[in-house]
Amino acid sequence: MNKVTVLGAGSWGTSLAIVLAENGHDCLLWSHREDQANEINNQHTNAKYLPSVELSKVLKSTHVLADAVAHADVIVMAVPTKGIRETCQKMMETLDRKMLFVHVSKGIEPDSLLRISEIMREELDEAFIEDIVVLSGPSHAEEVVLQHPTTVAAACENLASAERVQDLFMNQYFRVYTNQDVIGVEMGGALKNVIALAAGVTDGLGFGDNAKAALITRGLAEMSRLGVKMGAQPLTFAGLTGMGDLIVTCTSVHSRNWRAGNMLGKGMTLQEVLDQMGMVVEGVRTTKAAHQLAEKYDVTMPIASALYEVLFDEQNASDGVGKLMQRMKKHEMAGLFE
Ligand SMILES: NC(=O)C1=CN([C@@H]2O[C@H](COP(=O)(O)OP(=O)(O)OC[C@H]3O[C@@H](n4cnc5c(N)ncnc54)[C@H](O)[C@@H]3O)[C@@H](O)[C@H]2O)C=CC1
Ligand SMILES: O=C(CO)COP(=O)(O)O
Repeated sequence: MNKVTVLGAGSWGTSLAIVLAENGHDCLLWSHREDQANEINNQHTNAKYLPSVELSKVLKSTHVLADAVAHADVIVMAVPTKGIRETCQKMMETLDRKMLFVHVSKGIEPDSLLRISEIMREELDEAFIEDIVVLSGPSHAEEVVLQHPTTVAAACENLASAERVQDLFMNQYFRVYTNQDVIGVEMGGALKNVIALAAGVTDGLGFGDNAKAALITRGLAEMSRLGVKMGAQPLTFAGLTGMGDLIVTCTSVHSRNWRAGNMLGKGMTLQEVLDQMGMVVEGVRTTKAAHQLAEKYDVTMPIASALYEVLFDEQNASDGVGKLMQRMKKHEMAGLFE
């Protein structure tokens, strides 16, 4: 039995805390909102993030970060990318020993262009980091709480740490593979949200499955192109955290990124969409980061660029698709890894 704290009581943090608690670990879920921690402890619900789900009664929650940190040998970071830096800074006020950190967030910080593990290493004192492991893959919270079969990868350069996380989470419905390509796993998880937003847009515009298959396939090409330039292994993008997550996020009604894109395609403004969602849509900020990364690494990312213009430059979505279709002629495999 391990003592694990999950930071972030959104849909994913809550689902993973249940997996850990039901695996027999002493698991505590931290919410930055007292009312939410009380709801989880007393009503055994988290109605805003997992509506109609009755949470396991073994799940305990606190809103006191110092208590959450003091409880743990392992800390799972499940706050949205935007909150990672701030949460690490707050944690530094109470950390007093080495911990194994796991992060499950899927984004890239605009401007700094850092991956989540890099942000964490910037904010947390090295003396307190045993290791940082990324847990990622095709895994909608809504299905994990129903114990539907789900597969993910735990990635760390140090295989022993990845295996430790594999052992923590693995059970009969949650299968965890190990991987040592941290850059590939983090980039796949972040960039698939950009492509899923675009897939939602084409669905919202009323285009069909041909368009979606094109986005998934050509999306994977540009994700891999950037990832490899940044040091990732190309084959990682063919795995669970690349193609796997791309498929689930572009095709599932559970995906907030796909749903947000769908509303944009139907004509809503970005602000209207975000107001209506009420949950994190990571692909919006990551589109900005991808746009900046494409320039920095001199990599062609047509889908990310077209989406950037729709999100931030008032480009009409339909015209954006038209521009993508009218790009100059190409060989399919040309510049796959520039
Ligand atoms: N929901 C899912 O099925 C999956 C989500 N993820 C990733 O997990 C991360 C978290 O996503 P969700 O749980 O889905 O988000 P969510 O929108 O369901 O919940 C976010 C939670 O974080 C809290 N929060 C927001 N800002 C915060 C801050 N600055 N400090 C502390 N807490 C803060 C919110 O109050 C809320 O409890 C994202 O990066 C997402 O891409 C990964 C795999 C699956
Ligand atoms: O990452 C996810 C599934 O693997 C969740 O995707 P959304 O954030 O689009 O809901």
